[in-house]
Amino acid sequence: MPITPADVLRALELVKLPASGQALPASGRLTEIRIDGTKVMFAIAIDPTEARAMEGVRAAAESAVRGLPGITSVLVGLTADRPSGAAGREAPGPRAQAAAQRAPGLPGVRHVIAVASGKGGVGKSTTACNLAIALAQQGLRIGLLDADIFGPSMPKLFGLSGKPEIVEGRIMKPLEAYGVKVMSIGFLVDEETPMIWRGPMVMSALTQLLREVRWGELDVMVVDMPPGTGDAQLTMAQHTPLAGAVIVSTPQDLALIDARRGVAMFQKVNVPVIGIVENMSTFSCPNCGHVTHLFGHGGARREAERLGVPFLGELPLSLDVRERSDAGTPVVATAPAGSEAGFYRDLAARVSAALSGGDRRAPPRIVID
Ligand SMILES: Nc1ncnc2c1ncn2[C@@H]1O[C@H](COP(=O)(O)OP(=O)(O)OP(=O)(O)O)[C@@H](O)[C@H]1O
Repeated sequence: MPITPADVLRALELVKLPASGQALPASGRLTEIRIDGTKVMFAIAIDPTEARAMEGVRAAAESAVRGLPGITSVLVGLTADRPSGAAGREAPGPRAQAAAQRAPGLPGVRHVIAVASGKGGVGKSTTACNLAIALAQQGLRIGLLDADIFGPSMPKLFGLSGKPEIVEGRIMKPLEAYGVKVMSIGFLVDEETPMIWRGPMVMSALTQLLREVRWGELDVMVVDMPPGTGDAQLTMAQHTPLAGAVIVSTPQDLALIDARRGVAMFQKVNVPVIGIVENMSTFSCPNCGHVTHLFGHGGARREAERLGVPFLGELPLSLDVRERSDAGTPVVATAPAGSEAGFYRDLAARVSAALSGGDRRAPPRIVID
């Protein structure tokens, strides 16, 4: 018989909260329990200040559910993203609010940057992939976290498949291609399985991909954010220790309005905007070389000027970019002599210059005692 949420709740009766001794299901801290065949996922809502104390509860919940017959994988996250009806109905105190404002840094990782877009399909993931490789080509140690959990594209873009190796406990080893360490939810779930995420789950999945992976020492971690500027993206931007964000847009007016929202979102959570990239800006005919401005052109440059953020360059529509992206052979690595590869190298140079220009949001030092 398939496992139901009621079975999961029964198993969780044995897990008690350390302070009150209350059973976890009665505490009101559980988010919706999702069961997908033999996989179970849920999160436990916490106040950010309780993270360390509640780790034991998370681990106990996971092993209690793993003991249910027929269950092959259990993902339990701690989330400080208070869902309505879950933990902490009281207003958070000033200390909790301050802690929530500042995500803890990642030990060993110097800078974390986001590649984001106000809307889908503008080439954000393509940009993140080629930017990460171009940064690695500069001799930097680079990781790429595919946080676009609604539509993970890094396995395809990097031509990677297979499951990450578990190195100890829950800690996974990232896969590697073109000199970049890559982690994606796409490695963990079947491509055909539609994932339906609720707000708190998004954060717990991201937390796992960010913090339960043996990234090792990295100069830069590039995070491919989910497209858009909704609550999930805002929470992610807030809970990831970001040193800066690159916004990708196409030149159409609608995309630019969304890009403006993207800039505003990062500014709201005090993440510096490294700049805006215009993607698919013009079309150059591969036969005659004639350049067509399909969607108008230069809009992102003007928008960047208007918003007072740097403009990082423009990349035309290119058959080579599309074909190589689809084939898992990114253009910057496999066609380094082309103008597209040159564009990504320039972008990488501007990003590293922005990062070395000042540790404006250097991650706080973590002391583990
Ligand atoms: N400069 C370009 N020229 C031609 N095709 C491009 C270019 N940039 C991206 N593409 C193609 O556009 C499509 C969308 O790109 P991509 O997946 O990177 O967008 P995205 O913004 O990350 O989308 P989503 O957010 O929906 O995942 C892909 O097929 C990609 O190969």
